Amino acid sequence: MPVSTRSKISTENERNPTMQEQQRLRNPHHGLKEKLKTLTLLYEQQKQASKSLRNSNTAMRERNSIANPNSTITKTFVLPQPPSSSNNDDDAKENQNLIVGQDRIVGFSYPRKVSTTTSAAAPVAAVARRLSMPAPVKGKEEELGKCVSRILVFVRVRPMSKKEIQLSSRCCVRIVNHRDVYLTESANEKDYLRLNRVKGRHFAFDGSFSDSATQLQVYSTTTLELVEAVLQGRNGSVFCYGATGAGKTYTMLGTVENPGVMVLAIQDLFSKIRQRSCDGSHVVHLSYLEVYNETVRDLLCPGRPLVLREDKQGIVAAGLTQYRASSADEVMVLLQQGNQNRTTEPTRANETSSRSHAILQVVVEFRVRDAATTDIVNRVGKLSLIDLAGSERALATDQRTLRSLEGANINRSLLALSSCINALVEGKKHIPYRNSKLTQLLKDSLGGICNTVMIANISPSSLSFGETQNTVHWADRAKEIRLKVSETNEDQLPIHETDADQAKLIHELQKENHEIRMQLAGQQQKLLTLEAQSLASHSSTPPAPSDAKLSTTPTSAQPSEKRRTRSSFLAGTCFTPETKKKGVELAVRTLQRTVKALEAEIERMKKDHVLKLKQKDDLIRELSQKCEKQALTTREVGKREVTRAAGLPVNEPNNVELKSHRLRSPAPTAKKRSFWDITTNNSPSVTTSNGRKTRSHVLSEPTAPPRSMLLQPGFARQKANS
Ligand SMILES: Nc1ncnc2c1ncn2[C@@H]1O[C@H](COP(=O)(O)OP(=O)(O)OP(=O)(O)O)[C@@H](O)[C@H]1O
Repeated sequence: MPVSTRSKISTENERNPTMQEQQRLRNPHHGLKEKLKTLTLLYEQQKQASKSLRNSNTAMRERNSIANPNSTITKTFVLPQPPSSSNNDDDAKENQNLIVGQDRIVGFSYPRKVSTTTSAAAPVAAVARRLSMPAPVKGKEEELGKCVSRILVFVRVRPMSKKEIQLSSRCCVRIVNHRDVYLTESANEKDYLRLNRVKGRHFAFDGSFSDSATQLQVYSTTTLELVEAVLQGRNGSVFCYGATGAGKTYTMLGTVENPGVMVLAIQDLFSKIRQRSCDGSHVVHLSYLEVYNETVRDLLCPGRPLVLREDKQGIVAAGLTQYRASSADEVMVLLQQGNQNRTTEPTRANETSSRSHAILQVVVEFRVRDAATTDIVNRVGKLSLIDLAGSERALATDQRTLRSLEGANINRSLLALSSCINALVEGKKHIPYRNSKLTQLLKDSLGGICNTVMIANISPSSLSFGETQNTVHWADRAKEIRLKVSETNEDQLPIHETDADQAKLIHELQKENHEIRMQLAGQQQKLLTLEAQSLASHSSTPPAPSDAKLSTTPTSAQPSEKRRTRSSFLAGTCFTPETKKKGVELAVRTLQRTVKALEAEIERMKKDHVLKLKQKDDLIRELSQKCEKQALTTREVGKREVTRAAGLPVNEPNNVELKSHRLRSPAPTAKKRSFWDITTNNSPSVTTSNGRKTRSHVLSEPTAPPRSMLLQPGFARQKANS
């Protein structure tokens, strides 16, 4: 408890007067020292007491705020401690209280109490949970049957740059509650007129990120749900807007150590696809373009400027290469390649300033079974990730250089963007999309059926206050843009349940995916088919199955006109260097296989031919031998007959031989008689020497068999049997 130091000292003196006297003589400051010591002790005690009191008060207030969440709606805000990297020079204003009206700061007061706002250290995940996809906005449109949503707008403050710190600039941005943004225009100390007229402004967004927010936090709060929606067949776009050097490219692309939204979205997309489809039914196509000085250029395949055209799918860049990507790594390579082709130049505000607007578009195409109709439907989701070039102030001293021309074009397109935002907010019928290439390309994201997220990047430095204020103003305006709720893009494919139909579908899908390869191989295959057919007709054999297959392939490769949807349109123009190479390899392999099959066929036919010729030769040889034998026998019989007629003795064994020969010979029928059969004349019967009656057989000379008969298939067998 507080004790009077004066009384303490006097009691001491009374108790020991001589000692006190002695001490005073020795050291005249002794009393003062003692007094100081006691005072310090007292001060420490008081400090401890007030600290414990403050703690208990805070705990009580927190309990109250949980019980009554509306208690946070207070008109007096105390700004939280500035971020570690922010400038500490403005300590005097650090505890300024902003008296807030409905949405804007209307004045200032100085604090007497300790802050009651939510701790700035609350996890960003809580914000992410709070921010779901835009709920449909009730209003006129809903009455008309149209469901509308709005653009989600986030603000991200980058840390102070070294240059800004060196120039001793102050921090003019405060983020509160991961949602509110306070801008304080700090007057120059020497500007005495404005010193007392320091203005402050308050804005509330769907989410705000301080300079300490990580890339992952930004991604998970802004884009994660869009990726999910794309995998359900919806369109989504994210674009970064802000002044030059405000951190747009850092947010979108990031660095190797801290990858940005584009990289994280691609990685997430592929990991989600992997989880969903084991059969690889998802097809991902990728395109990357830039708008530089009002010309559209392909970043993945640089060449001539592209022309924008409007068709059923919206605005498309004619001739833009659509690469098919099968993994996140493949996309990273393409992204890197595209960024190398992107126009960047050092400017006053940024060492690596992007001088163009870059749009990375990822199209995911897949087939799913509709839960309601059980039909298989084709769905397409499109994600556009846009890194805009930064607006910049043109100084009067600026020369008409390329940089200033670029700057003017950037500003013009951003101005066109703001006019579109204005027209959309005001609900005008005509939206001036055609004023610039950028707005034409953003038409889908701003006024179409799309889930759109805008990230406004700002610098905390008071040196960039004007740009920051401008960015935040447009971001605030963009919040009011109403969009149609993104529906799933799907084509109905009435496919039935049978396995055969499913197999047909798989086959059709494969055909669609390999259309370009088939086109490459088609011409050569046609030639080979013709060759094979001519060979087959020469050899007069029925066409081999391989030939039949060849002849049907080019027709089956023709895309079905009936099923030509957006998907097939994409498949027709998509290829990656990898797939292109694979396609050529496949075509070569197919050709080699075909040539091999043809060679084997020719070889087989040759062998057949040789075998047949050999068989014919054998047959002829055999026949001629038989004929000779027959002729010999006939001559013998003739001789014997003559001998018998002359009354000379006949050699019996010969008769026996003849008899046996006759018995062995098959009874020739009229029809089946062949040229080698013994010709039976209707000659009168002759009585043999043993008294038996027999017909006299006159064996005619054997004639050569006709060639056509020799070629008869059963000829050799019949002959052998006989
Ligand atoms: N959140 C951040 N954390 C750390 N560094 C950042 C952050 N944001 C931006 N930077 C740094 O600030 C500098 C400028 O950023 P960046 O190039 O992304 O600006 P920009 O808005 O894209 O500019 P421009 O429009 O001229 O291309 C870079 O060096 C970048 O690394």
